Amino acid sequence: MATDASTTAATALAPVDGTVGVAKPDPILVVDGVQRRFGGMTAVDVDHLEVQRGAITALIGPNGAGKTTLFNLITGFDQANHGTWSFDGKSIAGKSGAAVARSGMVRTFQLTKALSRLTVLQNMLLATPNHPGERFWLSWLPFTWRAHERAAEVKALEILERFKLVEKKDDFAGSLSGGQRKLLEMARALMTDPTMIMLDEPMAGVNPALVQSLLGHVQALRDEGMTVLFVEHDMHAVRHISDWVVVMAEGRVVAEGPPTTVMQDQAVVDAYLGAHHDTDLGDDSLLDTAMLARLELEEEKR
Ligand SMILES: Nc1ncnc2c1ncn2[C@@H]1O[C@H](COP(=O)(O)OP(=O)(O)OP(=O)(O)O)[C@@H](O)[C@H]1O
Repeated sequence: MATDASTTAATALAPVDGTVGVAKPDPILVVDGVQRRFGGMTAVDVDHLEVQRGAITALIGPNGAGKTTLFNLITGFDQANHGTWSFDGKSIAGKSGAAVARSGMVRTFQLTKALSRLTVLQNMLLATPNHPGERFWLSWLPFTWRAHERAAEVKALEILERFKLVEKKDDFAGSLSGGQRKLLEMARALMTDPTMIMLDEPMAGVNPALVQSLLGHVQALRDEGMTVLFVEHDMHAVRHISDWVVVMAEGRVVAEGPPTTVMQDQAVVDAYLGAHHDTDLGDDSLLDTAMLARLELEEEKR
């Protein structure tokens, strides 16, 4: 059954037409004229994109479409050649990853080798913002940071409880299953109390049995008022939880709209067919007769 928040997000977006770059009723993220080139290749070239506050927006597209590069730019982990972007009404263009996170937009990171050798709880505590020990004058007051550490640990355990990882708190993060790692990545991000969370392929490497629970967690974030933007290749997941879908191909946004309509959009089908024929765009969108005939024709030509 649809929750109040999913209904609210869907209702807010219902009157918005699916034109590329269309204005949203309450955008939290606005991207303008962003370009990123690597040598002679333009990896990202987005004219205008708005992300609706309080909604789940999926960013999809074939391999090499520029999704991760756009994520990196927005979250301060790469530098654009051109363009501006603002979060919650304030420009964050050119800001560092740490500054972007402090402004309320956090992204998940895949567990690196180094993080895998830490326990689940240590991973959570590393994500704690504004540790007083980092501030010179407070670092002289051990009781200040001890109180801070205790509060951080209480918070970490609460979040781990929510993600059903609390029993694993002393296990090495590297020993977790694919799905549990994804949960830990999400849990870490929540340590900073974000307004907007950016998830990089939250379903990648996740056992099908855990997918449903992961999707539920993503929806719960939205239902608590957070804005979610996620990059994902699993089209069933995209269809299932997104309020809005943005499609990139060759660095540009080629389509956007509600999941049910956007995945049948010709530009979307073309973008995927151009890159990988075997992509399942979720359920039946590729299964109509015309599309099957087209696939067969392309197959014959190869
Ligand atoms: N640091 C880099 N140096 C050179 N080229 C890069 C760099 N990062 C990305 N690219 C190129 O930019 C293009 C966009 O890559 P990007 O990783 O953003 O695509 P993507 O849509 O996230 O793909 P995938 O779904 O496979 O992760 C690709 O052609 C990629 O090879």
